[in-house]
Amino acid sequence: MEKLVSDGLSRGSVVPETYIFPGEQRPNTVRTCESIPVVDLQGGSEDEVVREILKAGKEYGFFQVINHGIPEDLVNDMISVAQEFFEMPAENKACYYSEDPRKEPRLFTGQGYGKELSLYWRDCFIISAYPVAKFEHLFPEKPDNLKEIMSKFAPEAKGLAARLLRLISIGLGLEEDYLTGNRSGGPVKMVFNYYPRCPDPSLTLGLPKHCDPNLITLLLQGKVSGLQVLHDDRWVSVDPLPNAFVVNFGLLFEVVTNGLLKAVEHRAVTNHSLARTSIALPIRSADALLSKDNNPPLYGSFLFPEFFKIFATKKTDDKEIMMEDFRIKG
Ligand SMILES: O=C(O)CCC(=O)C(=O)O
Ligand SMILES: [Fe+2]
Repeated sequence: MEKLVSDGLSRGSVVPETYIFPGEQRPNTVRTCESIPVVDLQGGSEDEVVREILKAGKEYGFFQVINHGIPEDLVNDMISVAQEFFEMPAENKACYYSEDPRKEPRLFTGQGYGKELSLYWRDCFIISAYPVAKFEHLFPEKPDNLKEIMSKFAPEAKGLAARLLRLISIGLGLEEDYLTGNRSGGPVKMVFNYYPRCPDPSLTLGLPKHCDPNLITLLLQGKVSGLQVLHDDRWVSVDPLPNAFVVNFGLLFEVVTNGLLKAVEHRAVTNHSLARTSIALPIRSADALLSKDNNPPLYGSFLFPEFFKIFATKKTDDKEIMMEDFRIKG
């Protein structure tokens, strides 16, 4: 358990060698004069909201969604209790710690990819959360109210994901339930990320540059900034907004839309004075998906489990290399 960043390293005053990223990957300049688009779900007619989502998706691959209807107290409680989970004494978390990716729920840390294998300044807890009735027996008993808050939060978040997928389907000219139902209706996991305070954020990364393999990801990032999105070859910081979810398109969505809505690279930087907790909800697909435009197909057809198996073995942050096995070579 001393392996967890939250259980020791963050209390030290130097960054251990294994966590130092090579120079070219370290966080450097960030564009602060710009931010990713904000979509107000109550800010106009359905057509207007659909247009804004599609525009944000095409330009940035990311947007923040506000006025989504999930109560602010519930969202704040979810982040706070997730942070409390990581900040519990080691003995309360030990039963979840595992280095076996098949174990669930699972608490783990470090882990690197890329040739250099620098370790991430992040602890992570992954748990299936929805449908609640199927998984609640796995929800941690401690902190005391975690079970209750997760049980309320997971269906709300799943509902928001379904609402967004419906709007996106409309925007793409598909039937409105094209992306919901069987195509995204499987169980939903919650990924709790914890980035403890770091003695020198200029040397470390909580998460290095990556694309998500999902259809879409919903992310709560609490009040501490740290998420950065690659836009026009520069990193843009995603400023936390009260009661907002960050939404981004994953690699699977890029395939489904034949490259129209792109999976954009992002990363998480660390913070010198504050720990940061984020919660990701990867919305995946249980079904085969086919793109429906008139352009020549860029990708072959495949089932999600097949895609994810290959994705998980690719030790790279390079999107082109990651997708090469799925691309139709012309
Ligand atoms: O913590 C964050 O802001 C980013 C998390 C993320 O990118 C992920 O979980 O895939
Ligand atoms: Fe991500």
